[in-house]
Amino acid sequence: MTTDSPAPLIPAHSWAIIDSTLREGEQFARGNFKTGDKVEIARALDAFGVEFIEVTTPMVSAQTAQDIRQLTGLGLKARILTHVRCHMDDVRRAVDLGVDGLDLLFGTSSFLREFSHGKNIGQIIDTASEVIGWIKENRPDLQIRFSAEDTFRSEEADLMAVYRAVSDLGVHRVGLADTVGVATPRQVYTLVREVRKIIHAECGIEFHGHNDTGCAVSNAYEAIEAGATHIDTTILGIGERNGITPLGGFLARMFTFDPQGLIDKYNLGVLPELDRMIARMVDLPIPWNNYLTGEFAYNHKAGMHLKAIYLNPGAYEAIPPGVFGVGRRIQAASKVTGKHAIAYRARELGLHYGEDALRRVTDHIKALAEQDELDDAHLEQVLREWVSA
Ligand SMILES: CC(=O)SCCNC(=O)CCNC(=O)[C@H](O)C(C)(C)COP(=O)(O)OP(=O)(O)OC[C@H]1O[C@@H](n2cnc3c(N)ncnc32)[C@H](O)[C@@H]1OP(=O)(O)O
Ligand SMILES: O=C(O)CCC(=O)C(=O)O
Ligand SMILES: [Mg+2]
Repeated sequence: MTTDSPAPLIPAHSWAIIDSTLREGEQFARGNFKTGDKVEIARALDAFGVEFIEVTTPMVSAQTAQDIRQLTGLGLKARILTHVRCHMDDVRRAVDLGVDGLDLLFGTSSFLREFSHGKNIGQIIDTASEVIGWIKENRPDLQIRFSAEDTFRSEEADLMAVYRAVSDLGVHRVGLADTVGVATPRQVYTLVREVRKIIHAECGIEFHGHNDTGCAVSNAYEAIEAGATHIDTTILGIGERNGITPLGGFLARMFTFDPQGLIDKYNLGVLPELDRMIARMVDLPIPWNNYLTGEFAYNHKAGMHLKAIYLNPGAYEAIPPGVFGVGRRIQAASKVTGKHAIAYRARELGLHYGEDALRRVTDHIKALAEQDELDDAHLEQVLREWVSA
């Protein structure tokens, strides 16, 4: 791609976020949210502006059912969905909790058919017909999504039979789940395109991607490029094993296609608070290289970079940090620094050098940094001493 070829535009209004921190996130090793935490998370996600919040099934416990009732009573703008097995017991329990929709799931891979629930494809379709038929008749106000769990290890013919059947039954959305994080971006793109062809025109497509092989963000992006309408995320990506598509990573990816669309749709500046909130609740630091909010996500150090960054930060930043409420960090005191960076830092301190002196002080700083780490205070001291020397 040449520098001036435009990136493909994917308008932000063509997709929505289903944040699953309160469902998939509860399956994270340290995701054990109490009622107060759940309320705090739901309110924060709502303040950020996610379109949907997915919560755990009420089948977990009486306390969980009570918490769902509390969350749906908060009067949030985000719509609340509960994630339930495609089973009448679960659905009957879920419909009276004030939720806006049900995210039904049924595993379709041979692994899950054999080792999880023991049903064949015909039985899955029959059960789906019974469950979806019942919801349509008794609670036509509820959104219905049907997901084929472990989609990417399922037979394509089985998937098409299941998706066609649930589409004909009138679900609002079908879900494709990369349950073990094994799908490649190209597989995701191809399958979403195939599913699009056989479902009804208004049926949405949701993608849920695990990160076991590091593709959760790119797979979510490919899903959208192929026509998916909804992406599952969690704050910091928390979930089973090493988690799913992180909210921040997904936003970073999509921002590059339609910055203004994201700015209009979400309160992007709230993202650091969301990441800090979950880091606190799961008692882990935000990873140093986290998308957008990691400690060093906007650290600039090499002399060649710093020269350009001072002139235009866009030279080495795909996304302006201020939009997401974070700042950049210029690390001028290092062995990989250069004269432009040193001159700039000196000017900030009101110090000026001629060309020769600048070269010499730069080399001195580089030599010092070869010996030991230099922080900005030490750099300032050296620059001042050099002028008065
Ligand atoms: C990939 C994912 O993340 S899927 C979502 C995972 N979420 C959860 O598991 C939610 C939290 N889970 C729980 O609290 C419990 O597992 C419960 C309440 C759902 C079920 O608890 P238990 O009855 O004790 O069963 P257990 O968890 O040991 O086994 C799972 C059961 O679900 C059944 N099951 C699995 N998938 C489905 C499905 N799509 N539809 C219907 N039943 C299903 C299994 O057959 C098994 O029931 P069985 O013992 O009658 O064969
Ligand atoms: O319901 C879904 O689509 C996803 C369920 C899930 O968490 C998974 O398959 O990893
Ligand atoms: Mg999952």
